[in-house]
Amino acid sequence: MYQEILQELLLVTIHNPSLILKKALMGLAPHYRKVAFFGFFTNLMVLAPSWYMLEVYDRVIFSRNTNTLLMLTVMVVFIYLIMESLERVRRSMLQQSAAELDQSLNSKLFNAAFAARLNAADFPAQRVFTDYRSLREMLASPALIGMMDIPFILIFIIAIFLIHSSLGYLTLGGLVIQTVIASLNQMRVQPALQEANQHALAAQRYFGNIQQYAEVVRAMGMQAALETRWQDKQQGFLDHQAQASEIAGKYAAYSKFLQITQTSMVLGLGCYLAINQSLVNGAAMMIVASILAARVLAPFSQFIAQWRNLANALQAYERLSDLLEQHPAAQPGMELPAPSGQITVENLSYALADNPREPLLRNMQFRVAPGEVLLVTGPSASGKTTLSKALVGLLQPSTGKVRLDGVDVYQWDKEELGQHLGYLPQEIELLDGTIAENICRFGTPDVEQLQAVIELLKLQAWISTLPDGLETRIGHEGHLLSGGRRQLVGLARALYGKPAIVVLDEPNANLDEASEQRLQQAVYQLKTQNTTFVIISHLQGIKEIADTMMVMSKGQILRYGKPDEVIASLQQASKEARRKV
Ligand SMILES: Nc1ncnc2c1ncn2[C@@H]1O[C@H](COP(=O)(O)OP(=O)(O)OP(=O)(O)O)[C@@H](O)[C@H]1O
Repeated sequence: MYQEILQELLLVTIHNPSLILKKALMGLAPHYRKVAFFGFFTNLMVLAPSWYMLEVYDRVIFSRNTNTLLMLTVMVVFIYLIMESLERVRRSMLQQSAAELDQSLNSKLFNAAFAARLNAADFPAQRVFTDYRSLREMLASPALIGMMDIPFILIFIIAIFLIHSSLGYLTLGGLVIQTVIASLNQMRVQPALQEANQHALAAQRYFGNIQQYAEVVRAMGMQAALETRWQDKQQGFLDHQAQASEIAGKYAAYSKFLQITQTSMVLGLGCYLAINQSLVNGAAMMIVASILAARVLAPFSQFIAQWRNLANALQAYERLSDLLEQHPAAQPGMELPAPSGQITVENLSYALADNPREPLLRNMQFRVAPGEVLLVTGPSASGKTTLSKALVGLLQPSTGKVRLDGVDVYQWDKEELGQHLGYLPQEIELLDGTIAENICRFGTPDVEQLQAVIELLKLQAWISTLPDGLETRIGHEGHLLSGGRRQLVGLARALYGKPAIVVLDEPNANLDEASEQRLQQAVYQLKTQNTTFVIISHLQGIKEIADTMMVMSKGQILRYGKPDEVIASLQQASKEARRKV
């Protein structure tokens, strides 16, 4: 069983080196080989106390020679010093290998966690980093050194057999029982730990969700009710963890009992053999044998005691491995020319993976030419926001494609496409940082473009009233700003750098009349410079500058055409409906 763990963690056998995490771990193999190599010497040196005892017994006790005693003592202390230095080298090698792992995995994990979160809104991204910490700690832990030393117990067993074969068999018997205890421990603790981890994750996720809305929870007195729900989940975790600890504690006690008993049994048998004169150098050898027997079982006791950490590290390893396989780093593709702003939507349908029968978008087909403004309206839940996400390449269509200048937007490298695209989501989604950082998308600021967008949205007057101007921090999700200012900063971020295509989802939801006018003027000005806009809005002013208007209903296009004609057609349909009633 422990070999399986060693195989996974120490890469004794790597079955599929194409796996990203295994490959990264394989890169550490030279370090671990050195740690094992030094281990051979440190384990040999563990025999030093027994050697010292024998020599003292042999050469000093009867001769009463204090010079020899002094010499032997200096020698044994010297051996201990070398041993300690080698142990220190082994520990620093493990630290170094963990630092190398950071270098090769940090960016891959960040990107994979990001991609997984984009695929599933409830993906516990924080757990990725907790998992990595748990794996990293195990890879650099003294427990691992202890486990790597398990093969060296062979040296001690041979030494015991050399003292007397009966002592050797007794030690082997203890080893077999210790292995059985370790196996039973693993079999029984693992499932309880897995359950505990799942409950812990559910509780953590639940708390993460509610703490995002702390204000509304506090204002409307919902805290006690939510706490009860959280307690239920947390209790599941505590119960399973207690169960795992109880089982682990029981087996750790068995193992300790065996180790202590074994030491005395070997001493007792050694004494019996010495009395019967079948042990050379009787009294000293029986003590040496009992010390060595204790060394044989010690790594197993440590292994059982460390089992919970090891099991957690293994589970973390499996989760991280799956994550990295499902979201490998994108290969840098051919750099595409900047889009001119033409959007082509071909037969687009989108359904959630768990509900393919009820698509949120159905067979949508339309085209927006460079410099055109498309206004999208429709009743609530008609699919407008879903369409906006598909247009910026956040959703993989179930059928059909969204193309920008003929290129599939979903496949386009987002870091590259982002330079040509502006997007304002319904929730705005500002990040902790300064106003300038948010507008410049946390990249190197282009001062000219920054000034241009501030002028375009006429933000100078407001920014000059702030204590730190553009360097004012806006807090988590921009909570230090009013709703309207947050929306203006979001708009500035979308329009920064004059992108070829801009998708705005309800851009005026929080704006006052003056700000709405500024938005209209900005759209008009950029349109004349050939920026393509798709705007989800009910704003009258946008209708006036829109080239085309789309009305959506139940994920489909209900009307599409020039705004006047679409409005006239809707009015006509409404009149007819009223007449029928
Ligand atoms: N991730 C999701 N999981 C489940 N349902 C979803 C998801 N995203 C969207 N929907 C559903 O898809 C439908 C369309 O939602 P969407 O947000 O696109 O509508 P909308 O027209 O923008 O609505 P509103 O004007 O109210 O913002 C809704 O019924 C919504 O519940």
